[in-house]
Amino acid sequence: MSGRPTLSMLRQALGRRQLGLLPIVVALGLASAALEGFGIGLIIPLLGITMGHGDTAGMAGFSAVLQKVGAGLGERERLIAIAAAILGSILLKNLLAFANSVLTAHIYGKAGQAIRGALAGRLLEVGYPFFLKESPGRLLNIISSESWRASDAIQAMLGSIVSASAALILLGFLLLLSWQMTLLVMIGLALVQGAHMTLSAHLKAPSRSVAARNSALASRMLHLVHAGRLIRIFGQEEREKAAFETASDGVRRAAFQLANRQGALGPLTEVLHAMLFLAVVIGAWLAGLSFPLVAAFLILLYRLQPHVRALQMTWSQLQGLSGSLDEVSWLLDPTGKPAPPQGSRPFASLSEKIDFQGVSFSYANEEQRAAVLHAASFDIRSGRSTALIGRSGAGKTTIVNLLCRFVEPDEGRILVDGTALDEIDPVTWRAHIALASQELELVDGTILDNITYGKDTAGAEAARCAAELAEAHEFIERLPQGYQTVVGYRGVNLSAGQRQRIALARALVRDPDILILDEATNAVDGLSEAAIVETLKSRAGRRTTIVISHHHSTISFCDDLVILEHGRVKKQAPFADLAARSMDELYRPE
Ligand SMILES: Nc1ncnc2c1ncn2[C@@H]1O[C@H](COP(=O)(O)OP(=O)(O)OP(=O)(O)O)[C@@H](O)[C@H]1O
Repeated sequence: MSGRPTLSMLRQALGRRQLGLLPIVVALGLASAALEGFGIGLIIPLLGITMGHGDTAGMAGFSAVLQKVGAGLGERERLIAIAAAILGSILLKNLLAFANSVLTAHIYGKAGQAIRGALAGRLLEVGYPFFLKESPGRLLNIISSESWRASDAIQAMLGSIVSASAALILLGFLLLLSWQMTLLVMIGLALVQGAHMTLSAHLKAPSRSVAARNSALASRMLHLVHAGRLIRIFGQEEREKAAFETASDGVRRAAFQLANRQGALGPLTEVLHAMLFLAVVIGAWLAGLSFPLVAAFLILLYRLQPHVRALQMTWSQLQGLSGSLDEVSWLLDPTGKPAPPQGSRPFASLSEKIDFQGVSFSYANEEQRAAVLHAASFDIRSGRSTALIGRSGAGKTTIVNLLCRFVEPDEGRILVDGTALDEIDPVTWRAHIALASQELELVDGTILDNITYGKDTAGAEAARCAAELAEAHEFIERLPQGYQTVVGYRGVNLSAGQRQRIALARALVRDPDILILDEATNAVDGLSEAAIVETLKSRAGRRTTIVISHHHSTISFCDDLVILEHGRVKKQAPFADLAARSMDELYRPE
């Protein structure tokens, strides 16, 4: 485990309220162990009566005190009273143990929930470039699997509090019975613990390996789920199966290695504890201690050993879970992760223009650092429609990413009515933008859910109006469930063109100041697209619109044209000046 971050992660997961419950867990653990020790101690007078060892020979201190319990009573009544006291203490001890298990289960559940909530919070909070860099398989694995193992670590730790309390109290009782024998026990336990810790240290590496291989397997699983059609059409089933088997076997091997090492620890500690137990028996015999005292001591020791073993096993379990804890801590830790966009100036509306001034940008992943935009300068004027065109890979979507503040410029500035975009509060800025893009999928829910996704207050009527503008209303009405049709994961139940029209309606329902259409209608049939363009044309002037498309017809209603070439602005001109040229002519290098 990577020490501090993991501990602080666990503290965070437990939260103040659950942390406040820990003293109760400790108190319950201590009380039930004290009751157990007391009950076992009463075996001394019980055996004393039944075996005729009534005197305190070979006893001192606490054992001698116990030997005299109920000394004023007749032998028969004393026996019954002691037996009843033993039973009472066992009953009460188990009641407390039950209360403790309910409490720890409650804390465990809450902590697990808190960890999952914190992970989801981190994913929602972190800057978007994080998702460009990190493997979705790794992230999925952390949320779906490693988070559970992290909660298991918390459960193990809670269990260890109970075991530690019990061990402490039982050791105290042993000490009261015979300090010499207890010293022997402590030395023995220290030796066992030393051996155990040395071996547990070897669990960390296989644990990390299990976590890494689980991430790789999760990536393969995601691929199988997402690429169903691709795999089938190219006949890659065998290859995918082999790749999956390899990843799955990797997990099996790593888990097997971890389980083997972990599995060896249990039997080994049991053997060491048995050796210790026998050493104590022989030691007691050599020291000539009284039989009832030795019997009580050994029963106490016998009861102590499982708690000590449990503590040791918790330690090794935590080492075995260290890979999972590391993964969860890594995701929760904000250090080294892209920060969300900053800025505090509220944005009310666009009155003049958005001005790109010498903006350069490159996607900062290790494999591909080449600049995508080179000192790009152009402006997008308020209330007008601007077409952003250029050949594939020219940097059009990157400009949208910069505008929406998914990424930030490396150099240059983006000014909004003269204010630097990075000073503007991203929440209020995005509230004025609506984006329809081929990369923004539908969510699993009804068509109505999807259209109103970006505007909670929009009702059925607003959704219908937006659908009409997006040429979607007609086909939605023809569906048996209409607006209540469930679109399925990523909208699989609909055609690509239908998905696009719903995505367009989702953008339009926000009635945004700034509407961005990034290849938003490229899958829509010509007639529908023409109707959409007509609508956009008729509403031009009401808002600022940015249109990215490779189709002349889609951009035909625009006022301005920005042509990009290999990340550079080749030309900015009124569209009317260049309207007669075909797309190929517009793209052609000058
Ligand atoms: N996440 C990313 N990481 C690294 N490079 C990227 C990433 N996204 C895009 N690029 C690169 O940035 C360049 C511009 O991509 P962008 O998506 O902006 O182009 P585009 O003009 O929108 O293309 P298209 O018309 O094909 O959609 C391309 O060379 C692309 O390879």
